Amino acid sequence: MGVGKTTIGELVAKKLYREFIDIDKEIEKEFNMPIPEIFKTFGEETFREKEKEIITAFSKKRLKVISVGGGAFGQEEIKNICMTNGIVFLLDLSWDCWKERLDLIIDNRPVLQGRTLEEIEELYYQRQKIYSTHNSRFNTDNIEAEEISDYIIDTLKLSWDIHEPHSGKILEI
Ligand SMILES: Nc1ncnc2c1ncn2[C@@H]1O[C@H](COP(=O)(O)OP(=O)(O)OP(=O)(O)O)[C@@H](O)[C@H]1O
Ligand SMILES: O=C(O)C1=C[C@@H](O)[C@@H](O)[C@H](O)C1
Ligand SMILES: [Mg+2]
Repeated sequence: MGVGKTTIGELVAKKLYREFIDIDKEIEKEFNMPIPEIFKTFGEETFREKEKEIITAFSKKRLKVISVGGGAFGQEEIKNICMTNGIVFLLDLSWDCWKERLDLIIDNRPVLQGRTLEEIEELYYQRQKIYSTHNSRFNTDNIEAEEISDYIIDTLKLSWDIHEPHSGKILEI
């Protein structure tokens, strides 16, 4: 959560001339309200159902860069859908770097609200398990978003050259 998926996903999409989809923004459009309000009005369970529904729908579309929400991989079905239909990049950030970012993100992340720093740290480590499924991982500690987006593109191009030279298939993300 708050690692930079939206920021970096948008950069990757722009550089690859692909459409960028932010699942949180799509959920907000459906409910016509910001995420903290969705949590307050309908509860987290309803948010998670909608999250699954929207990711399932978008996963069937090709040639897109999709940023999912920080808790999406908590649902096994979402994990499977993403791994089957896409190439999944995990953006990682150490606890020491992430805790420095909390002030910046807490207002829009209801999952963090009302918790002590110790509880947030516990959540951070619990979540490591749900993020262990992916195709490629980047540690983003002290690295600019631009640079991370370039790494991702380089990885995609490398994989494209190795697996499907000249097919363009790797861009089906
Ligand atoms: N590489 C980076 N270095 C420093 N700050 C960053 C970096 N990437 C993103 N940020 C900042 O961190 C905050 C969270 O970024 P962003 O919204 O992209 O995260 P996210 O992973 O999409 O979050 P969520 O899980 O809630 O969807 C933003 O204020 C953004 O500017
Ligand atoms: O990590 C989480 O559980 C969340 C992250 C955000 O992207 C949003 O999807 C929402 O605030 C929940
Ligand atoms: Mg985001």
